[in-house]
Amino acid sequence: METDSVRLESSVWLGNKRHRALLSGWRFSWTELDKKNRDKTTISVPISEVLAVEEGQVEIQPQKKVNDTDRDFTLFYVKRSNASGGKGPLWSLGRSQFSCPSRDLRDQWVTQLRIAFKTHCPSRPHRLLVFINPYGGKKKAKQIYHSSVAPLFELAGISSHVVVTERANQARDHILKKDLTGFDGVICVGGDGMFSELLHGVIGRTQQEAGVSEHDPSVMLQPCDLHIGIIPAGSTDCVCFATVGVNDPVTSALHIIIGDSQPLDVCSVHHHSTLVRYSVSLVGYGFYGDVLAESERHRWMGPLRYDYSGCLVYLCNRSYQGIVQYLPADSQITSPRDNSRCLSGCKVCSESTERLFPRSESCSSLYSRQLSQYSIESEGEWLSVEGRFRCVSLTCMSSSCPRSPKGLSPSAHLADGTGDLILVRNTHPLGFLTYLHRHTTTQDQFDLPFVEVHRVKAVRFSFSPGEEEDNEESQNITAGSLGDPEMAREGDIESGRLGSQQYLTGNQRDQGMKEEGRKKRDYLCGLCSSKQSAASVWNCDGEILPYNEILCRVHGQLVRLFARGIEEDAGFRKYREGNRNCKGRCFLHN
Ligand SMILES: CCCCCCCCCCCCC/C=C/[C@@H](O)[C@H](COP(=O)(O)O)NC(=O)CCCCCCCCCCCCCCC
Ligand SMILES: Nc1ncnc2c1ncn2[C@@H]1O[C@H](COP(=O)(O)OP(=O)(O)O)[C@@H](O)[C@H]1O
Ligand SMILES: [Ca+2]
Repeated sequence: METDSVRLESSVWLGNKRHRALLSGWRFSWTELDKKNRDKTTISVPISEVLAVEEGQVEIQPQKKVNDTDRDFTLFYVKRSNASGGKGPLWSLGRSQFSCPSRDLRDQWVTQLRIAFKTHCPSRPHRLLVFINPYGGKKKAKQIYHSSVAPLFELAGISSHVVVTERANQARDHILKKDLTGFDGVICVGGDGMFSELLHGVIGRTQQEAGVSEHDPSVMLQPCDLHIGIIPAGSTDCVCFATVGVNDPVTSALHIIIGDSQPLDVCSVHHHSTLVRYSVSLVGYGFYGDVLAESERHRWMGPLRYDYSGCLVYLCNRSYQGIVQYLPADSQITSPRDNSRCLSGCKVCSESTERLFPRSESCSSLYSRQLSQYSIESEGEWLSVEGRFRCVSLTCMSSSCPRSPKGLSPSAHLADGTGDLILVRNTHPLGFLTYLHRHTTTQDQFDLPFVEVHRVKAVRFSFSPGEEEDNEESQNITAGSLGDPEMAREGDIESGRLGSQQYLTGNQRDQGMKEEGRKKRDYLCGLCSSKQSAASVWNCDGEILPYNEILCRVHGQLVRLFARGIEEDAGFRKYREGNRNCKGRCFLHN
């Protein structure tokens, strides 16, 4: 039972209206009173969502202004935006100015409120390491951070060390190598690619410190304590959208400030006995691999490059031969087609915590289990599917994003220790278009005869014997015809996807655009000509993998984000669904 240690009640004024303010049960509420002292409306804020209490009349936007009157105090808190009648996941900064009958009472309110949120919210971050990718998305990351996020951090008393990146993988290397003492979390201002850098840094560092080999697919990786925060400023912003419910910098900053914590499943991708990368959203072969490879040529378009490349690749009508093996998840309780949604406080995910990290197991036996001869083969029976596929996708979460608000697998869970494997077999172009289009409607994208979906713990992809050689070769042909021929080489794992030189200057861009126009026709023919012989490439959270034959394993709740999952009530859901034809952007803040 919670101790109700802090309690205070008094009458206060908000503007010219008299209220009764009450701090009790870790909530602060104020009730408007009418002339006969009867209660009118009440606003109640949980202490866990109070950001700061300041003396006087204080404003922080557009810039900080303090009018230090001695009977006033200003409360800053999380306010849920009321989108068309329903309360959705979009948050903003709430601010209320209270006038007390005396200075003494004002001081009591300020002291008691501060004590309340300090004692009740011990997991709030105090010091953060922030990485800004100035080139991500629409290239507005610096502006977003300085105008919308930094003032909130300052208000909440969070000190931040900011690094504006100058090259790809700088953030990852910083986390892997530099002293991180004193930091309560790492934050990226950018897209899924920047998040991926932080993910690799945090997981890699935790394993180094624990002496665990990341290369062995059967090893139990050490869960990471350092929290990751995402301020969305990228192109797809899938990880932010799927863990918060909206891609809005202020909402994300508020989740960081109040120290929300959302565990997340992570998939490790291996080639033979080598770790290739980690993924949280999409490991995709075929369509999504081709779209990514193609989109790299059009980076100058910004976020639109994916739609443009998606259309080009769709017109190529490709499919690819392969063998997909998978290890089904144990659970008979959940299924990718059970129509459930992983929302904030998800029961399936919290019950998984016990299964993934049994409390009865002592630390030493957990450690010896990590080092013992655990084998991925002994986890159950592998099933196999061979054929020609339009796409093969594995996702550890729904992968919802503004382009597809319900995502690749709408009923996937953020932290249940499983992933969803989606196999889309070769079909006629209209069938595949129907599949893609259903990502943007309420219709079930799995209810199509050429689509199957499985909840899995691991996946292996290979070619039929005799096909490997052709496909290793054709991988280069594919990458060559879709984008930079260098792209699919092994060394790229270390050098990263983007050298800064790959962001084009204005002149280069104009020249590029003219060239694009001239060559468009020939190019489309060239793009599609390797249709039957070529292999595709794997898209791993927006990175092209240098290998086609891979093994993926899901690690339950390996990292933690400053988020709480999607908060959605029925009103908001109705609003969202009513607007589903507006390409998903309509209910977003920005
Ligand atoms: C007809 C409408 C079709 C809409 C289909 C939407 C499916 C969207 C699923 C998105 C899954 C996203 C998984 C996340 C991936 C990101 O990690 C990753 C990196 O993001 P970053 O650049 O921000 O760092 N992003 C991606 O790899 C981008 C994948 C996006 C694929 C979108 C494809 C749009 C396709 C449009 C096809 C239209 C065909 C129309 C023909 C007439
Ligand atoms: N200063 C930089 N120069 C070039 N590339 C960078 C830089 N900082 C980060 N990157 C890389 O840019 C890629 C894309 O960044 P991201 O922020 O995800 O934007 P987007 O969503 O538009 O792809 C990431 O893979 C990241 O490694
Ligand atoms: Ca999952």
